Amino acid sequence: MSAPDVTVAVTGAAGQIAYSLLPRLLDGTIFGARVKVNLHLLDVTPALEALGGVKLELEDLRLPTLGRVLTTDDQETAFTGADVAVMLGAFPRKDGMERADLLKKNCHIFAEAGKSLARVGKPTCKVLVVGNPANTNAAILARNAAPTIPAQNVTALTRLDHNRLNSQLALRAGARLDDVRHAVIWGNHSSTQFPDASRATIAGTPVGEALPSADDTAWLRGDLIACVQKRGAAIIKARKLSSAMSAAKAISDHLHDLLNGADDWVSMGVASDGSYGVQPGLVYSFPCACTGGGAFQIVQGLEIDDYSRGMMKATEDELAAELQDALAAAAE
Ligand SMILES: NC(=O)c1ccc[n+]([C@@H]2O[C@H](COP(=O)([O-])OP(=O)(O)OC[C@H]3O[C@@H](n4cnc5c(N)ncnc54)[C@H](O)[C@@H]3O)[C@@H](O)[C@H]2O)c1
Ligand SMILES: O=C(O)CC[C@H](O)C(=O)O
Repeated sequence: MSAPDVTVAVTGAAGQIAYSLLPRLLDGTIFGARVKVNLHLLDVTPALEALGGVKLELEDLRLPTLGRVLTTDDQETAFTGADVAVMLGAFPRKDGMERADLLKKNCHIFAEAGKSLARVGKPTCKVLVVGNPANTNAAILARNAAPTIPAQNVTALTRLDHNRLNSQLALRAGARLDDVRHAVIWGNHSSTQFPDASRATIAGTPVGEALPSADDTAWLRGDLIACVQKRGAAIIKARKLSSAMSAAKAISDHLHDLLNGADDWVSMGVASDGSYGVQPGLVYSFPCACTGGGAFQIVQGLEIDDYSRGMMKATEDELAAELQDALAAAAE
């Protein structure tokens, strides 16, 4: 019996993240080695020639998982029949650009995408927003995609921040990455995010015992947080381009865990249901338990000390302000 196929829409498919992501969508890790992946690749009209070249390369990969490849500049064509939509299509921040400039430029794209999904999307479609500002773009998309697409089907990528935090902890402890658990990101995919290692364990040992020196304690609340918060900016400064290889890996991890389940908490930007006092309507990164098939729960019952409460509130306040600005800009 042949395995069912899956259809994945990728917007901004001629861009740099897509170039690293597309082979990952076909390597069997996310959808299974025997599942054919149909690709609906969307980009703006001037990028269609380059997108045609991407299609040629996809064929040249000679991967048995490659199904039908459609290239288009029409959103509704791209979203029709999609089981998963990966929203990369947006302008990335360049060195010297503020996030506010990005918000004004990109929020219309996500409002329009939401409207298209509301018209032609499958109600089961899982939408992952990557284009920045990712959380707020996801909130705008979700508002416009309702009621066809339920808000819990729309997530924003904070897995790159999660991976950055976990990698830094493993490097500091000289541990294997698989041994680091329960380190998570709260809030916005921005420099106000709260990379929280307070509940992390390393090979089953609480992080405070695994990293016991006074230097380590200072690092956990100081340089570690700053490093993860500012990592995206550091990459833009060095590459003059925003992260792409690591973003594609994080997208692959996010989709894998959302669709197949995960044995550790993962960080995802999800519609707040008021958990931990976070304002509903915001897309906020929480520790999430993924159980497969797109289902997840926000991890409940974690004790929040005063320091953490302050960090969580600061990033919530930024998200609330961003959403107001985006709603105002989208209405212009
Ligand atoms: N959330 C994260 O962790 C994270 C990490 C890295 C990058 N990003 C963001 O992802 C986005 C994509 O990054 P990139 O490096 O691939 O950028 P890129 O400029 O290389 O590619 C973006 C592509 O989107 C296309 N595009 C622009 N407007 C579009 C529209 N309306 N519809 C369809 N396509 C459109 C462009 O033509 C381009 O091909 C950026 O916003 C970037 O800031 C997010
Ligand atoms: O624009 C930014 O500040 C971040 C770019 C990208 O989202 C990243 O985290 O690497």
